[in-house]
Amino acid sequence: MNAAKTIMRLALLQLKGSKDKAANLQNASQKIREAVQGHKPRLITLPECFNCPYGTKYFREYAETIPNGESSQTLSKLAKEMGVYIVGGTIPEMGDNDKIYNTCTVWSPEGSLIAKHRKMHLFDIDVKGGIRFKESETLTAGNEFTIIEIDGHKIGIGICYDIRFEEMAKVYRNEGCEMLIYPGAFNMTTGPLHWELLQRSRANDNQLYVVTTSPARDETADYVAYGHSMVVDPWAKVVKSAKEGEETVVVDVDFSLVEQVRQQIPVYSQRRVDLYNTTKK
Ligand SMILES: O=C(O)CCC(=O)C(=O)O
Repeated sequence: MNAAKTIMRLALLQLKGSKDKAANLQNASQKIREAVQGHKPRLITLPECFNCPYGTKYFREYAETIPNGESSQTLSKLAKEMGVYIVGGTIPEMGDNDKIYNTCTVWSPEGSLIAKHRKMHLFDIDVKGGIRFKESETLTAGNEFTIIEIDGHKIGIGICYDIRFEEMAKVYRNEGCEMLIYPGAFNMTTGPLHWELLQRSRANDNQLYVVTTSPARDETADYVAYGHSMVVDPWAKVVKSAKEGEETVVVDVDFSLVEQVRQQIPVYSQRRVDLYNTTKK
């Protein structure tokens, strides 16, 4: 294993999507090239459903196999051409037995698929006077945790609604993760209420970086995304946040902060697991 490098530059691409898949891929490609040319990041992150509109009626139509589909091939080629890691947001994945998943692919600078995370918790909610959404109408949940390792740092992957589940983040913490990345598309009901709160909560609970990447807001879309892609540090401070429009957020993450926070406020080793073990019934 490489000696861990302390600083990692991230570029979060908050992209404006549309119903035109070719245009979405073209826009993502252009923004990836611009980010690399302008900022030389080690890792680029894309939004949830970056190649399609977010909505259960669209998932089947836009679904592709991984890694042979055109969205995967586009990201693979770009990662290789630009020599960068890409956490490729999500796309609807056509799996076996006609099952569709909401899936994040991760690409190495050599263009290889190094991980694939299928959203574990499907977004099924009904907020009176706010929003009703039922991903389970068309999607199947994934059953596997996904940890990648870049420059000696373990990073756990989740997708949007997954961020609400502290137990999942704790599993990643137990496995030694120093960062969690969630492509996500909160909305105008839950975004203002919970988007930043959840990121700061997961960062604070687990003393690690939390990174989210949302689509840009489009008031004309069926589902209006909140935007505000952000990076939160292990103190639970917001390091940088996008507004609602199309934007690239560049942050130099300093992994030495993870250990500093864990030493100064050692809650992990102070847990009274002799008294409570929340994984047991
Ligand atoms: O949890 C929320 O409020 C939003 C979740 C969501 O939009 C998603 O899982 O795609």
